[in-house]
Parts: sequence; structure tokens; C-alpha cells
Amino acid sequence: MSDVRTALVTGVTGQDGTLLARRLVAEGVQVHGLAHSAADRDAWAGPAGVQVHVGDLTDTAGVEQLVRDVAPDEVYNLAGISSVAFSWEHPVLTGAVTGLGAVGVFEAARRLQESSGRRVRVVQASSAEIFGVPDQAPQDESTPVRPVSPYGAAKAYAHQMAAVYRSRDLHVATCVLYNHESPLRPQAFVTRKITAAAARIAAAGTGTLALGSTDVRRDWGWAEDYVDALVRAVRHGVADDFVVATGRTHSVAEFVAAAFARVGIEDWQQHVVTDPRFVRPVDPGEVVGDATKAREVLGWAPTVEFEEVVGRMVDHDVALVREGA
Ligand SMILES: Nc1nc2c(ncn2[C@@H]2O[C@H](COP(=O)(O)OP(=O)(O)O[C@H]3O[C@H](CO)[C@@H](O)[C@H](O)[C@@H]3O)[C@@H](O)[C@H]2O)c(=O)[nH]1
Repeated sequence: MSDVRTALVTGVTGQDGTLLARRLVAEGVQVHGLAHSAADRDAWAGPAGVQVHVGDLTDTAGVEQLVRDVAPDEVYNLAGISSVAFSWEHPVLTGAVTGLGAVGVFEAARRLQESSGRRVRVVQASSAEIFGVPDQAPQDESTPVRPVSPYGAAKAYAHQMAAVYRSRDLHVATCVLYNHESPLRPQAFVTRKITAAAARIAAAGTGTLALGSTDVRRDWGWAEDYVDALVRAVRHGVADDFVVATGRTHSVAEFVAAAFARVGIEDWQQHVVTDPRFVRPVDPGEVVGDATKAREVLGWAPTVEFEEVVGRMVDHDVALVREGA
């Protein structure tokens, strides 16, 4: 049993929110979640016992009211637009939700802390995209923040405002999360798109997968590990920034090869076509993080290797196809 009584998780219906809610409920924490819509709330396959509220991060007054009502010990800000691809189509919305929305959460926590006289701790889900196309590899907490996508710029603003709120005596930690995956990933992200396609093509014996750039390299880890880092960061004595990554990269092509090999298809190239719709205006060629600080300060370490991440996702999608889902 944790000594944390109440937690508020924004973005609770997403991949990380779901995994985090499971973890906190298992610890005996009273979990409140914020979902974007009643439909998201009703469709959510989260753990029992979570009180899910519906609201929009752009509704600053609503967020402040929620934080006051819930009076959490811990706030996990996971809400926002999480797809870089989507952010290119909706840059204004991305700035409002992912950037300003985060500040609304920090401000609400600060006001609660001030009015209640109790410590409120916040962790912000920051992103490797804040580094844009970095000069150094791997990146760490000292790498210049220089985003190149609307999503990265919005996350960069929230990241820098976290530091501003620390100077106002609010505990706001950030985890600079590199790509982290699980079967809960929607197909808007390349990993799940690939694993779902591998399962579909294996079952049908035919089919194609349309992708953008396949030579870009990402640092892919297992999402549950990254949720563990968020918990460690928010509970650490000092609010700080932590890069959370495996330190290893693979290309999209390598991900495809591993996923198709898992279903017994070696000639994956026969099934992949390039579609310019999935090529981004600017896309970092390689992002890779150095999580030494998280290791040394938080005792955090990734536990699942790349091949196992791919394998677990493919197996899940194969089972879904078999069930006719
Ligand atoms: N989504 C998508 N990406 C593709 C495709 N083809 C190639 N890619 C490439 O695959 C890479 C990974 O794309 P995503 O899976 O969409 O993830 P992301 O843009 O790297 O963002 C993820 O990681 C960030 C941290 O590094 C997170 O902050 C973000 O929320 C998200 O989880 C990108 O370089 C993208 O251009 C495709 O068809 N779809």
C-alpha cells in the first residue's frame, strides 16, 4: 500500500493512462481519471474502481474545479494530442491542448497546494520530440530543446513551464519519454500499424502495408516501464527532468522485419509500399535517449528488449485476428 491516497491521471483512457491506472489501483491508491469524452470513458477497458471524469484540457476553469474537487496528492499529466502526425494537421489544437493545457494543470495544482497547505506533486509526460533533430546522440537532460514539429513545440512549452512552476515551489517533475509501445497503442502509431498488418497479412496470406519513411530510427521500449518511471519521478524527493529511454535504436524497416518474421513471413518487402501521405514535413532521422540519470537517481531501468516488445504486440494482434476482432 502506497502512502499516496489520491491520484489524478489526465488522459486516463490512453495507453499510458490505462497502464498507470492499473498500477495505482493495485497499490491501493484512489484513482481519478480525466477522459476527453463520454464515449472515451464508456469504451475504456480500465481497471474497476477508477472514477473517470469527462473534460477538456482547454477548459482551464473546468480543470481547476476538478483538481480542487479531487484534491489529489499526485497528478499525472498524460492528456493531450500524442500523435506527431496528427499535430501537423492540427497545429493550433495541439498547442492549445498539449502546451497550454498542461500549464492549466500545473496552475490548478499550484492553487490547490496554496489553498490546502498540502504538498501536491505533478509529473508531466514530456517527449523526445522536444529535442527535434538533435546534434548529439544519445540525448540527455542537457540536450538543447529545439523542436521541429507542432507536437514537439507544444511539448517543449509544457516542459519549460514545468521548470517555471518549480520556481513557484510546486513539485513538477518531467519524464522525457522516448517511444514506448504495447498492445494498447492505437494504429495511428507506426508500431501497432505494423503489428496489426503483420497479423492480418499472415492470416489472409496476402495484403499490403502502406508506410512513410522506413529508414528513420527510434528508441522503442515497453510502455509499462515508462509508466514506472513516471511514478518514480513524481515520488522522488526533488522534482527534476528525467530522460526515459532504452538507449538503443532500430529502424522502422527493422521493426517491420521483426514483426513479419514473428508470423513466419521473411519477404516482408513484398508487402510494404511507400505512401507519401505518411511522410512528415520534418522528421528526426534518429532519436535515442541516455537514461543514465533516471537509472542513477530513480533506480529505473527498461526491462523488455526490442524483439520482445515486437513479439508481444504481434502475438496480441494475431490473437485478435483469430478471435475475429
Ligand atoms: N505513425 C506513422 N509513422 C510512420 C509511418 N511510416 C513511417 N513512420 C515513421 O515512424 C516513426 C515513428 O512514428 P510514430 O509511431 O507515429 O511515433 P513518433 O512520431 O515517434 O511519436 C511517438 O514517440 C514520441 C516520443 O519519441 C511521443 O512523444 C509521441 O507521443 C509518440 O508516442 C516516425 O519517424 C514516422 O515518420 C506510418 O505509416 N505511420
